Amino acid sequence: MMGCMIQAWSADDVRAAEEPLLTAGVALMRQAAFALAVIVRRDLARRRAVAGPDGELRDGSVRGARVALLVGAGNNGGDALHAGAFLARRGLAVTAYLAAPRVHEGGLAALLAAGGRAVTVDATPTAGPAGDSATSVPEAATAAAGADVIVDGLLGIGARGPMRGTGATLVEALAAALADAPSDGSNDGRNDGPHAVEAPPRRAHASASAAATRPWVVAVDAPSGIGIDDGTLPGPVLPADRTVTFGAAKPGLLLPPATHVTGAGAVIDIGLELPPPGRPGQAPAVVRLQDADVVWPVPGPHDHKYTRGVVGVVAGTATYPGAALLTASAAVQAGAGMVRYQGPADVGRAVVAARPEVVTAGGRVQAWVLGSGLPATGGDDGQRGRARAALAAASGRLAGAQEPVPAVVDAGALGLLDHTCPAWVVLTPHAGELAALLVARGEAVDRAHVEAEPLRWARRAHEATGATVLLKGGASVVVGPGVVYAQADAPGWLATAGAGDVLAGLLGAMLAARAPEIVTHPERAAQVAAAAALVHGRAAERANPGGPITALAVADAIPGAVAALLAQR
Ligand SMILES: NC(=O)C1=CN([C@@H]2O[C@H](COP(=O)(O)OP(=O)(O)OC[C@H]3O[C@@H](n4cnc5c(N)ncnc54)[C@H](O)[C@@H]3O)[C@@H](O)[C@H]2O)[C@@H](O)CC1
Ligand SMILES: Nc1ncnc2c1ncn2[C@@H]1O[C@H](COP(=O)(O)OP(=O)(O)O)[C@@H](O)[C@H]1O
Ligand SMILES: [K+]
Repeated sequence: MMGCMIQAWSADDVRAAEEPLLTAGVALMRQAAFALAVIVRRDLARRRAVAGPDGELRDGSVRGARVALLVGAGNNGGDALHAGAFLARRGLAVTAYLAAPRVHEGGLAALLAAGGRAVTVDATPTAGPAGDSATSVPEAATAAAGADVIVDGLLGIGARGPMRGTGATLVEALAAALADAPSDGSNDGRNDGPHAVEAPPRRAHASASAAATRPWVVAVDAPSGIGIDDGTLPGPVLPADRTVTFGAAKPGLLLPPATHVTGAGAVIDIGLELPPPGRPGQAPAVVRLQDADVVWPVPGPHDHKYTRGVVGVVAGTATYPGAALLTASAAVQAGAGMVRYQGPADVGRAVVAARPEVVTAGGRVQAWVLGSGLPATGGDDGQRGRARAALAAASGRLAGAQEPVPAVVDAGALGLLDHTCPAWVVLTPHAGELAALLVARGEAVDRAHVEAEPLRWARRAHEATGATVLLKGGASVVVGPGVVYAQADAPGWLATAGAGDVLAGLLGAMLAARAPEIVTHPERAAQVAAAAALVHGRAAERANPGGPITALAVADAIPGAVAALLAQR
């Protein structure tokens, strides 16, 4: 099922898809630049909204608005220059800051012919290529910071390594200048992904204060300098309020940490065929699920609790009893047919007292949730032994008639993986736990390394264990056999103790509902894990929109979040 998921294709695949069109003489750059200009105008008009006679805000005039183009050596700069030419023709005051000794000739000629200006940026200003003046990096940064919109065309899919040269110093100077400028709040920092083409909310334009507010930053194809294929931030990057990307999303726009500097999105269709001709069967490099992609079995008249799925929970200890309640609650709220709790008797009693739906008797289980609230070392009230046995059963390593079933391996159970696992076992580490798991396998890596290169290390963990890996964070990365998902659905308020326990219980219920299918098609576990991250984020939003949330409130918001998803069908 394809739903409306966002598919990101590698720079190499995008180039391969462009090639036949360029050979056929299709004017891809003009198409891209025109769409870019339209979006810049629309965003600006929204930001300069005026109140009509009825008091309603209407798009404002963009005539005379100041546009600063940051132009690098390649076609990314060409896009910016051509877009600048369109904007100059519509009466905007466009200045291109040329950060390379040579820039796209056709684009520069078009801009100058349309009445735009070009200024060569250099640490030691000399006459530039075809520009009409030259300026220093600090002067260019100050001037660009005073514009209404900055169009970042320094680097696109041709970027190799950290941004270097004049572009890098210009971005550093600009980032510093912009950090001091007040924001007008029209970008709330939420990343809705590359398909979110909505304009910013209309904002009443008060010219006196407008000069003091930050310019709107639009990245061309990608914020210049991000790792296009891996989402890393290897050097200077100018965070964007919007990224207008061509042909298809790029992996770096979806993957953390770069996904956090892309702002709102817009994917412009320029007619690319993906997978590229000549590469049939090639899969997108990274996928982001949208609401409509969440597969959620809806019970019918023939269902009963065993067809809905029984979740076995081995979580919490006498020292950390809360994790048991959070995990079991999330599984109950996610519609598990039944939740069986295994653990110390007093913890079990506390769980049942708070959630009478939970049973503590042994019996059939269709997915396990193991390890939440289980310390990596120290007293465990027998929980490690229970988790180890459940993991062996889930993986199909126990002799006997037991069918293997999916399992979620969280927190303290991550240290129990002494065999390789089938991919229907899903690990749910945060960055620190992933680092510890890899260190135990001989890698020299710490939490900061994982946070800097989440895809690389999540992939390494998948390769080392065989399991599907859901690396949690402000954006979460899921790696399974041949698939990568990147979800950024949750408000920052979700970074609170116990939120991970809720995710584990929710994911356990989602796996239990489709257990035989997931064991038969283990590559689907990654999609279930990504969907769980999405539902977790939606539940967090519902728990208390715009304010602090508790983990238990997130669990309690799951039923409403699921109903809202199903209502969109
Ligand atoms: N192929 C096409 O016709 C189309 C390309 N498009 C645009 O073209 C872009 C790709 O253009 P290019 O292939 O020219 O590549 P870029 O414009 O991304 O950059 C290439 C230039 O940057 C330099 N460079 C590379 N890494 C650098 C670094 N780390 N620091 C400083 N300079 C660095 C290279 O030496 C080269 O001069 C896309 O991102 C997109 O914006 C769009 O116009 C759509 C159509
Ligand atoms: N900045 C953030 N923004 C949104 N979600 C976050 C952020 N930081 C963490 N999360 C999410 O919150 C949860 C935290 O889980 P975890 O680190 O295991 O905490 P705990 O063990 O206390 O439950 C994960 O689902 C993670 O993806
Ligand atoms: K760019």
